[in-house]
This record gives sequence, C-alpha cells and structure tokens, in this order.
Amino acid sequence: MLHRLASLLFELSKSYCGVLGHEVNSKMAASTLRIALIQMRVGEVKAENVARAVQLIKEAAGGGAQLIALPECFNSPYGTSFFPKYAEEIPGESTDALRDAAKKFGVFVLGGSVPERSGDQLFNTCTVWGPQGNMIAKHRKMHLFDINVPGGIVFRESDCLSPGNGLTIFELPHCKIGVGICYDMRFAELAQLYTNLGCKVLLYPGAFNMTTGPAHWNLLQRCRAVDNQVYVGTISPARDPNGSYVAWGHSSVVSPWGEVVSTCEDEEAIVYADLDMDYVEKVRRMIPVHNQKRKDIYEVISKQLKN
Ligand SMILES: NC(=O)CCC(=O)C(=O)O
Repeated sequence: MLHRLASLLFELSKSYCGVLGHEVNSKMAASTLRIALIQMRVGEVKAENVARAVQLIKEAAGGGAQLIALPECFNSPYGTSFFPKYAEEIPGESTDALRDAAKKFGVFVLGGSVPERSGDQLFNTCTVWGPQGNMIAKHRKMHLFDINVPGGIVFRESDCLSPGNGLTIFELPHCKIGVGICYDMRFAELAQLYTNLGCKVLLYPGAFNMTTGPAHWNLLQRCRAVDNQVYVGTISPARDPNGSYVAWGHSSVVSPWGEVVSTCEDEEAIVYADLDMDYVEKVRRMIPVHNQKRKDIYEVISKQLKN
C-alpha cells in the first residue's frame, strides 16, 4: 500500500527523458531543480569536443535546465595514451569555455572531467561553474580505475594519473550536491559521507565500458540512491563503437526511491530531470534509516577488526 502510494507520488512528480530538441515544461516549484545530462559524442579533436559541449549546454539551457552536466573526459578520448596529450592546467582552454558558457547562458555547469596537468602530475578533474562565471568546485577523481577482468577489460589509470584526496560538495539554492567521477561511484563510503554532510543529490560523470556497464552501471547508481535516499545522476559519453574505449552510455537519473526517472540509450542525447527536494524529505520520512543506524554496534565491531 505504502509502496503503491509512493509510486503514485513518484509518477506525479516524475521527470522525463528528452532527446535533442525536446520541448520541456517550464512550470516548476521552487524546491525543484531541473538538471540536464549531456551524453555527447567525444572524438579525437579537442576543439570540436569543446565546441560541441558548448553547443549542447546552450541547447539544455534553452530547455530550462538550471544545472547542466557533461561526461567524464568530455574534451578527450578516454584512455591513458590520450591523457598526457590532452591534459591542460586549470584554468585552461577547455575549462575557460565552460566558464564562458555558464556565464553566457546563466546556468550552473558541471564540467564532466578533463585530464588536468598540475606540475608534473596528471589528474582526472571535474570543475563546476556558476552563472557568474565563477568556479564553485573542483573534484579530482579519488579512486583510480585499475581493473583486470580477463576476457573483458584491463585498464590502469594509475599508469599516468594521480588520485585526488578530497571530497567535493557545492551548494545551489535547492540543495547540496556531492561529486564523484566514474569509478568513485563504486565506493559506498564516499556517497555515505556526502549524505552525512547534507547532500541530497550525487552526480557522477563517468564512462563505464561494454563489460562493466551492462553489469554494474545502473545497479551501482540505484544502490547509491537507495542507500542514501538521494537523487543520483550519471553522465556518460555517447557510444562510439569504433573508438579505442567503447562507452556504455545510458546516462540516467535515479530517484531516492531507487527508480530510474530519466534515461537514454547509447546515442548522443540530453537527459532532463526535475529533482524534487520535497520528495527526498518524503522518502526519508517514510523509511527513516538515517535515524535507525546501529552505530553503537558498527563502531564496536570496527574497533575489534582494527585490533
Ligand atoms: N572511467 C572509469 O572510471 C570507468 C569505471 C568502470 O568502468 C567501472 O566498471 O567501474
């Protein structure tokens, strides 16, 4: 009964997926944040990638989005052989274009990520820009993507990247938002810390692949959403079947109830969603797990495990 009621409420407040050029409803409550996830094609020409990102930000702003998010490595193909060549300092040409777009279109822009050069180190870094053209956050990917799935995929970001060492939260009038990059989504502890610090939305620009994507992309996103009772957005590049790294796509928004509210397939698309902060509170009231944690027990056992 409760579930049916929640589903009904969810249906009423539901967002939608818009492909390029889709019309949107501009009536929104103050507690509602319209976001747009830009699942864009990324090729080998950096200037074309950046220009495409700006063009799609313009389109999403025209669709009423207040916060527009790009995918991981929006200016560069995803691969350790590309990172040194495409890396830039921040600020640099790619992030300057994001700054200018945020200001010109009067929106918040979460700039996916770029390979960042800082001294003799490289990072996988997300910048977030406000409508005044101010950088309001910068997140360096904390968990590097080093995996070995025989017959599937071998990848070692740590061959050329260094990890970031900090959490990244930015605040909009509607809510606080926590940022992770791709592989960061696998780490439940990070999402839980963001939630404990007051976030109601988590955003993960990412580029899962054809082995782990179908197995885990949506599953992980729904886990993070239900565990923490937050909205979770994932933003992938569009799939290029001939690319050296084939991205899974399926950029999506999942609600705090764990339902996929907006999504797409693997093609270039803009995924819109209206995030309702009252709905986050409602889900948290209905199932108040945050007040029901048995930290007394967890802490005792954790201490025992350390000794
Ligand atoms: N870019 C990444 O971090 C990829 C992560 C991934 O595919 C995974 O399975 O995790």
